[in-house]
Amino acid sequence: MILELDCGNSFIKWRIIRRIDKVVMAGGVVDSDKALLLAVEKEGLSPKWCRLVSVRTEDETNALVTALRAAFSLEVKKAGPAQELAGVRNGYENFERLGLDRWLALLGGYHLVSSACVVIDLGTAVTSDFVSADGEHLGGFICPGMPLMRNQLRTHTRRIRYDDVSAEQALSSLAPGRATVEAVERGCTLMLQGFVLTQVEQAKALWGEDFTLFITGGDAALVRRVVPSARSVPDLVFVGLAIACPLD
Ligand SMILES: Nc1ncnc2c1ncn2[C@@H]1O[C@H](COP(=O)(O)OP(=O)(O)O)[C@@H](O)[C@H]1O
Ligand SMILES: CC(C)(COP(=O)(O)O)[C@@H](O)C(=O)NCCC(=O)O
Ligand SMILES: [K+]
Repeated sequence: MILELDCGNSFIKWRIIRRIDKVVMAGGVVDSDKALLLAVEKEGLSPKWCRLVSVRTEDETNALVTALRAAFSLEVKKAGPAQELAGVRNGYENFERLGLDRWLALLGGYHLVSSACVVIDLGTAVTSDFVSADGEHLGGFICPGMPLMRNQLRTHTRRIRYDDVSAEQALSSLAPGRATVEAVERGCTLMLQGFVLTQVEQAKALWGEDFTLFITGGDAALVRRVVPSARSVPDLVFVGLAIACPLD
């Protein structure tokens, strides 16, 4: 069994796959190291290997690795930066600076289509990356995701206050809001949708209709309806993780 982890700024996405045929045996989303250890332990699958990607600090990531080794005595591989891998060339001037989750997601996207693609990952931040048909990563964009936009409004204004349950209910439609929670949740959702449409425009300017748009990340569902032709691949980072951290 292999434990796979995608440690984002807000959540750790985890899953356990069977080594021999890569079948997913268990998985989930947790908000702390402790919750991860509990969730994995509960499955009773005793993974022998772990591969992970983290955009957290070195210290935070090392603490997690130490805890995992102590709890399950497994071998851990961490994804690292690369200038070139699996036919893709990192487009950053300083390739080590490109977020590793972005790198893996775009490796995953290019691996799936072997042609031009745009990879949009909607998490704490929203990121977009462009890869040409011959594997050249052209760069990308970073902007605040739903949790950051929402929290900035809550933190820096005096009268925007609401709870998470009403936030979920507010998204039943995108009509002009008649309450603060609706106005904010729908407004921020429309910002995300607008951003995604600008990415489609840039891709069309580059490649006409010859590209695939991938969407992934915890908030991908918020933009799906404005890009019905997009491929929604929730585990795209894990596709790239298998490429960056092969176990054989
Ligand atoms: N099962 C889930 N657990 C946690 N967050 C979720 C879940 N499904 C959707 N989300 C949304 O996903 C967002 C976080 O996305 P994620 O890709 O996990 O971020 P990050 O990689 O930055 O930690 C949150 O805004 C949250 O509302
Ligand atoms: C842009 C990110 C914060 C996205 O993180 P996430 O929303 O997935 O938690 C992360 O990829 C990161 O820290 N990148 C380093 C900066 C860069 O890619 O240029
Ligand atoms: K992201």
